[in-house]
Amino acid sequence: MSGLQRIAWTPALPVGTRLRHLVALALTSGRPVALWRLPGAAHARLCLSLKVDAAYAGLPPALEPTAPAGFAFFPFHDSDHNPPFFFPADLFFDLAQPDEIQVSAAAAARLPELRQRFANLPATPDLPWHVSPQPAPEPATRATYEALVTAGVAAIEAGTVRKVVSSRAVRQPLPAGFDVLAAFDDLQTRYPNAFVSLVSAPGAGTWLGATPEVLAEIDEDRVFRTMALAGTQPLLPGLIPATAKWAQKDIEEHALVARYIVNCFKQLRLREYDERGPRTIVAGQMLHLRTDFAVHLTQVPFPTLGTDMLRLLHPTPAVGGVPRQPALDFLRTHEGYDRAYYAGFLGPVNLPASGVTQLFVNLRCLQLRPQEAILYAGTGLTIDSDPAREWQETELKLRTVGAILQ
Ligand SMILES: C=C(O[C@H]1C=CC=C(C(=O)O)[C@@H]1O)C(=O)O
Repeated sequence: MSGLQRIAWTPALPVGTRLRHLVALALTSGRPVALWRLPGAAHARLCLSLKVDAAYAGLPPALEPTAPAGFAFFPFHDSDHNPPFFFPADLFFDLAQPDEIQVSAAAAARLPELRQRFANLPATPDLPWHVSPQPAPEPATRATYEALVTAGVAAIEAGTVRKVVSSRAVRQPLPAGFDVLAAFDDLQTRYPNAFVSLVSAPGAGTWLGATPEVLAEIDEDRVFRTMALAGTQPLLPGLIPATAKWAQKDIEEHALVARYIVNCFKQLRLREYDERGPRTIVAGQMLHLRTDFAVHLTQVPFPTLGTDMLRLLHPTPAVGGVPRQPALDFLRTHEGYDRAYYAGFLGPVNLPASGVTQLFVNLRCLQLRPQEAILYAGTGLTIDSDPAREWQETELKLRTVGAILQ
């Protein structure tokens, strides 16, 4: 239940400064911040939570309209190092309606104090972004990454797995004067069709990204959606997406994800789903193959379908592999670094209205540290994978979020 109350709010500050000051209010008191812009939307939204402890979650969130409203931030593997979060929505600010805030009953009770703290902030407040307590990963050299791909292909040849998605991290110094909120704006401008996010939380650090991949979505019309997104080629000048040709490797890599989703529906004994695709889509400087799935929740007797599917889907073979457990075991043994929140999922649940949820796979993302950014990218391996090409594909994917560090 969103359960939020609208409050008129007109501080004598430009809209961007209102946002910056709300973020400062949370960060200077050690609280989490989630800021996001939905694909195709013109304005970003912000969710703040009053209680830091309330943000730790166990299972993936429930998506029913009666479930709590907030922002989910889940790691690839949940562990003590990378706790799953659900930030309850105590304060919600939609930049499309900058003259109001929406508050929970808990925040409404503390409104005079919050207003006072807001008014006392300096004109240019400090933004003490959270820093992950985990050590920064050691970046893989080209030789190490290609050896990982070779090991992945060997595991496929041996029949241990059919597909596995290997990945790597890269460390890059932050440019002088790097401003995190300006970088978020830059991502919004560059990638109007991506889900652009900035999450900062104690224990998780600060993450920025622009992902093309929906994990689980429920819209105002009670339609559940998910997608298979896999298969990549560079968007070369003159290439028309609709007539792009795809290699057998990409077709197989994609089909394994689509089949996995169909199997999740089958496990729930749901037959009434709509499947469209695969189609070629543009994401940054790349093309991907995408198949869309939809279920009209009003037409099927599955009131908890969104929650059940979310729990079955993550991690999909677009970031893990098939069969799921052997692929995850392979990654744990061979990948050689901690993915943390890369390839996890994130997004608003029952926000801004109950019944509306948009969760995305955390791809094309980076983690911010005081002096540097850690960027992440992966590639789906099949029996036909070539190590040099897979390295090139990670280079290409790193450019999406890397663009803001130039
Ligand atoms: C794992 C990533 O992308 C996934 C999503 C789309 C295409 C993919 C691929 O072709 O390998 C990956 O499955 C990433 O961006 O780090």
